[in-house]
Amino acid sequence: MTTNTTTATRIDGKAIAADIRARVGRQVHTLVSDHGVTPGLAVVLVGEDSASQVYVRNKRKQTLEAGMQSFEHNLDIDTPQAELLELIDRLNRDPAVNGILVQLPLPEQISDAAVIAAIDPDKDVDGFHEVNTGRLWSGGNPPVPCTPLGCSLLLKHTLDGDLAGRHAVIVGRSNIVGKPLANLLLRENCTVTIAHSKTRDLPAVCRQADILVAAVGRPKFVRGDWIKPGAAVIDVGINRVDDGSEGKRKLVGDVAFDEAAAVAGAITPVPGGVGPMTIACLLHNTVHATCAQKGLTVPSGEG
Ligand SMILES: Nc1nc(=O)c2c([nH]1)NC[C@@H]1CN(c3ccc(C(=O)N[C@@H](CCC(=O)O)C(=O)O)cc3)C=[N+]21
Repeated sequence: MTTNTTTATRIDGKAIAADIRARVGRQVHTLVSDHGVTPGLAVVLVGEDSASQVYVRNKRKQTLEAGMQSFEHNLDIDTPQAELLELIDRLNRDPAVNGILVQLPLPEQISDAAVIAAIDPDKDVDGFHEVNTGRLWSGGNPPVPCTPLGCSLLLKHTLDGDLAGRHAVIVGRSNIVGKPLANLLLRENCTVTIAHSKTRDLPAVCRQADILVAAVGRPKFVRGDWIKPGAAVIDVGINRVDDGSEGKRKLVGDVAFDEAAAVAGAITPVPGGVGPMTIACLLHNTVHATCAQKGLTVPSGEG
């Protein structure tokens, strides 16, 4: 007898992200040919965190593939805050730069909040500036943080746009994922619960979820028996762990994938789930920011 207990559909974030990037590429093509505008994205990395460098490399490659300009600034780990703020000021005033992303977390001598506050909200393609979070929670249409935007697009794709009335449980309350995602799912008329490390009987809360999102940063934290049969599971975790063979490292999510896939209706893998969507949404946000800055309508990008 073969034992294949997997029932869940694998949500192919890699393929969905590739479709989004192709559309962005067509939008950029229209902006260049009809308006002489090439969107530019500046990425600032402070220090040499090796995991961060993988994202920065992927971002650069995909930015260029979409036909945009990529401006990279690699600063020394000891860079004083004032120097970073000066760079941001220059990028804010540079007309070739339409989007600015400062990779987080920053080294301890630099305040994340001070840096985010210094970015021109119109160029804030991460959607982290208070003006943009305020607009999001007031029902406006600002740039939305890329990872939660990617999660909501994966869910709409998986559930055929039919999110209304479903109970979404988000485990994690960060400004980067949990809080903005709660807003996006509320807009889709989900009933939203934000759970976290102090939640009582977290497994029981998770078992109520039609949509379960894990964004806690702890490898395989969410177990199979926390999942309601048939639920859609989105795994935001990107944890590098020992794979048991000679110090090699592999990527695992915040969900124990094999256990969860035996119960869930659909689930994102790690890698190949949320990660590629984050970058695709960054490129999407950069096109939208560019058009807003130039007073242009966003091209449809239909093929
Ligand atoms: N200001 C800021 N904005 C961010 O959006 C931001 C940040 N700082 N700091 C770091 C985190 C992390 N992040 C990822 C993006 C893509 C992948 C990604 O493409 N992952 C691939 C695999 C990559 C690999 O193999 O290492 C995947 O999951 O399939 C991962 C992680 C964006 N972040």
